[in-house]
Amino acid sequence: MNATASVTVRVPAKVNLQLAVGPARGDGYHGLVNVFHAVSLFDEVTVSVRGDLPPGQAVLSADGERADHVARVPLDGSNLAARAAALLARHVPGATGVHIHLAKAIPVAGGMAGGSADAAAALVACDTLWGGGTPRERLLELAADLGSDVPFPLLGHTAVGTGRGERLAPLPVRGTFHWVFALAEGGLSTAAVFAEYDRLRPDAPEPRLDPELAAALAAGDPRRLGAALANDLQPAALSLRPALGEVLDVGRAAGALGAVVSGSGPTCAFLAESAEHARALAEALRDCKECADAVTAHGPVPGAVVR
Ligand SMILES: C[C@@](CO)(OP(=O)(O)O)[C@H](O)COP(=O)(O)OP(=O)(O)OC[C@H]1O[C@@H](n2ccc(N)nc2=O)[C@H](O)[C@@H]1O
Ligand SMILES: Nc1ncnc2c1ncn2[C@@H]1O[C@H](COP(=O)(O)OP(=O)(O)O)[C@@H](O)[C@H]1O
Repeated sequence: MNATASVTVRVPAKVNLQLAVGPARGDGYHGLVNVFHAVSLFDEVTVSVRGDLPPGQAVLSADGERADHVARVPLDGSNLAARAAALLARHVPGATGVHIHLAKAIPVAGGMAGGSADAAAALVACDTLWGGGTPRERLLELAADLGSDVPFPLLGHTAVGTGRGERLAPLPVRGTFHWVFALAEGGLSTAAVFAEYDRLRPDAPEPRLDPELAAALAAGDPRRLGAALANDLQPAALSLRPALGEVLDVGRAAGALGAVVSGSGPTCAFLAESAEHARALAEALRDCKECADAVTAHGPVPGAVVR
């Protein structure tokens, strides 16, 4: 076992630059082309040994600046970070019981994969704490068993996910992009948004990667990228939460290069020309009554790292 008593892992949120959703599959999932982009909004997951608990069992605590979000984090075995510890413990001989502390900055149920990020971080943190030495490829497989979005925060940067989003291939990106994220009161259920998508789009075509989006990323061109941002789940998220339309309009009117709902929402993402432009956009969005807060970030950033 690792000589240190605790391990902290920092892990990024994601925004989806393209989310193309195919028809519902027989297994309850949808085939996707999901372009993930890791941004500089980070959760920190700290694990420490609890010798009084059986291997893989966890007790949890959470804190963060936004008390309303922290209050919605489950602190029982349903937490994705606890499920990650339990799953990994079945594969690592030196596993122990753990205390998992989540320092949350990623919005909860916000379409930025905060729970998935915490699960990825818990895999890395527990493996380090327990001295498991689990190969990265194996961690990616375990991550995919936990959820479609869990493998990506292990890699970070920018990647395209196929299958149900869990099969990843890195995408080349030049430079850094500047973002603003408009946070909403309350979350949206991912399953409910996919169900609304099925209702609105019973005839969905097979998803394809947009070559213009890939070219804009490779060129590091924010104007081209802004024009290419696309999310097939956006009409479904807007149908369930019509006020998001106003938030998108405020960002566009304030000069965003692109405006899109992040994943299943309700967070909205705005692409800026520069860090300064992002700060100005955030100011404009904070004046919109439908926007609970606006935060700036940049991407791409690396995936889960031990601090
Ligand atoms: C939509 C996306 C976009 O990145 O994320 P969020 O924006 O919610 O964070 C993901 O596809 C969410 O991934 P994740 O949150 O891991 O979903 P999972 O736990 O695997 O599945 C939750 C539920 O979402 C639906 N689901 C998820 C993935 C997929 N390819 N097809 C689906 O239909 C299913 O109803 C499933 O039961
Ligand atoms: N570690 C976690 N952090 C946040 N939410 C979690 C966590 N584990 C489980 N959840 C549950 O997962 C749901 C989705 O949360 P999250 O992953 O933040 O959002 P999204 O799927 O929209 O990206 C939450 O409503 C919460 O009930």
